[in-house]
Amino acid sequence: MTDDTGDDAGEDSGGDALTDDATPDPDSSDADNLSLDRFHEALEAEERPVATASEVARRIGTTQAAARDALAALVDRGDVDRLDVEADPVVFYPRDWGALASRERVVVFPERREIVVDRPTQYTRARLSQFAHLVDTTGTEPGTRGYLYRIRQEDVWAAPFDAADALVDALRSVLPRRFEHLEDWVRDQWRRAHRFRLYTHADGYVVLEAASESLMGNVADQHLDDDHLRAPISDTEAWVNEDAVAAVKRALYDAGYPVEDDRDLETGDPVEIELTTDLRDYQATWVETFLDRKSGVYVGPPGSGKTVAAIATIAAVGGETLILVPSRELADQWREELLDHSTVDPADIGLYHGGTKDVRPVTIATYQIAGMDRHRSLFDSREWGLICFDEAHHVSAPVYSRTAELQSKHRLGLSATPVSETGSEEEIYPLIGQPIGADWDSLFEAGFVQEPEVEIRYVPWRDETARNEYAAADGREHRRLAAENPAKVEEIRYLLAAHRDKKALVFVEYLDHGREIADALDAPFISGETPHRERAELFRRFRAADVDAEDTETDDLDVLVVSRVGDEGIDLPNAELAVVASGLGGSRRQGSQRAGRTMRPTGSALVYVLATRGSSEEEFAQRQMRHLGRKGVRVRETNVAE
Ligand SMILES: Nc1ncnc2c1ncn2[C@@H]1O[C@H](COP(=O)(O)OP(=O)(O)OP(=O)(O)O)[C@@H](O)[C@H]1O
Repeated sequence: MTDDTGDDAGEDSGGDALTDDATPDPDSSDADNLSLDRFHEALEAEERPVATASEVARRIGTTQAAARDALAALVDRGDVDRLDVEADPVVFYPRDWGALASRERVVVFPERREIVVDRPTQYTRARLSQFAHLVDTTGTEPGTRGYLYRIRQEDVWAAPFDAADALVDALRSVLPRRFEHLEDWVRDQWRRAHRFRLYTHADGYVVLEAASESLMGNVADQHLDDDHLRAPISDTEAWVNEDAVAAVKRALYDAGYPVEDDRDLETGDPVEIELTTDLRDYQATWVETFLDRKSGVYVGPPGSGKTVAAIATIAAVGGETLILVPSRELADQWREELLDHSTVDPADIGLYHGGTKDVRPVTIATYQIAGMDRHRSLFDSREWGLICFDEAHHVSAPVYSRTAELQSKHRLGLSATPVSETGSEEEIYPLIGQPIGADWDSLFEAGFVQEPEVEIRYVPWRDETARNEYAAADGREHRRLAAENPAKVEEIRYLLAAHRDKKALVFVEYLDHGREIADALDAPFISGETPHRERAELFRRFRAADVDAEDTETDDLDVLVVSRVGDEGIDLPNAELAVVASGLGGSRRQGSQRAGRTMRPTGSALVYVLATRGSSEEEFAQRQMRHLGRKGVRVRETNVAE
């Protein structure tokens, strides 16, 4: 059953009979036809919590007398109450209002392949995330929100089902009724993702198999050339050039035929590693799905447990592993996490970056060094069984091309924000693997990720001079002047004073501005220019500070001012307060990363975003925060008094 929703109503808009089987079965009594659920649907169609017998009769397509008898039966069963109102006819309402109020409603727009769900249950959200992606949410409090899901072809291609029927059954299990047209489209897309397969021939070479002769003829020959295929084996099989596997996958993916990859992948020399931390359900699902597909990208908000799930995956694949990370700090973090969450022998972990060049059974390297030709040996020096790309949205072009040659390995990506301005998800998925994720709301509700509260604070210009200087400036200067609005320093001081009990990170866009704020707050400023050793020491002192303890060590730090270097992946687990003083002009992804830095399972996560009122920062701030809002993050807005 669906109801009207504005100008473009889903099928079966309000006013018509409730469902295809509205005309009751003449053989059975009307009471059987009127279940409590259908009474709820009648109320929803009426868009009221109560209804008269005649209104219910119209909705279920029966006579008023029959409806009255059926309602009387529900009253006898104790599910429904009646209200004798003198002036009005008797009205009926569900005894359990809560059931009506919290009832999930699903509205389907088959032409747009969109599904709007009001107050979805955890089951519905988990199901939908298997074959659709969350586009937007409305409302503020969890559990009272509207969710807009859309089914793209990529979502169907990545759906973890072994047969189209299983996928369609999952679809039907969450929709109010069948939508033939939508089901046909889903079946067609599912078939497209199972028309080509790569497998390893008994003699060890790679074979591309098409589901039919015409597919091999029309599609493969049209999109593949001699560099890709060595020779035909039959009307539906061809011998693939081992070095062109990635190119074959890329070409067919772009042609709308994602390839199933059933090749025997190398697992490298065995490495004995056991996980010592119990996985959460969603993490266990991530790992199971990965092992089934042999590649994939764990997508989840910062702090949701991707790294621990990756360590579980390393242990499960059980082979030598190369881990690629965006920065040296993260390489050190990874080493700590590996030692914290598994039985790996410290001697088996090698770090490979500017500082040290150790290749061991588990090697952690930076993208930067992995992309350098002179370090090419890093990839070839071992029969890696698993390549892990942390912050996969970060993979640089040189590393991509290198990755293309590593198709014979299990490939795992980790990303909090695969949606990137550069659209690199087109690269991430064919080269590393399909997204494996849980929607952020279910993670928030499960309590594994503390939902950050984000507040945009519109800061006025300090004085007319500052305002006029901005007005007279040109484009680029605009951004810098708005970012460095002197009134922001006072605002930061105020916010830090209001949260003395929280350790705080202050993000800035410009180095000079960072130094100015750091001086004003008497706090260290960390930027790309800060030597690694000094950076690691400052982070250590920041982590060590326990603002609640009386006798904090003199050198503990509870405020750090950081430039972009603080954005990506440096794990500051106990930053409970973030003030984004500037840098709103960054990409949408940075917004999520910055807010995400405080999305730690520990402590309340508060993010203040300062935007100079009447400047381009206002619009940037609102756009970035709308993006976070769509991820289910609560966003407030406040005007700071002049
Ligand atoms: N299954 C688990 N049991 C207990 N603690 C866990 C589990 N999974 C993750 N954690 C803890 O939650 C915190 C975040 O986990 P993790 O670093 O894996 O998240 P993440 O998604 O990789 O974060 P980021 O995106 O910042 O790298 C860590 O302190 C980790 O120890």
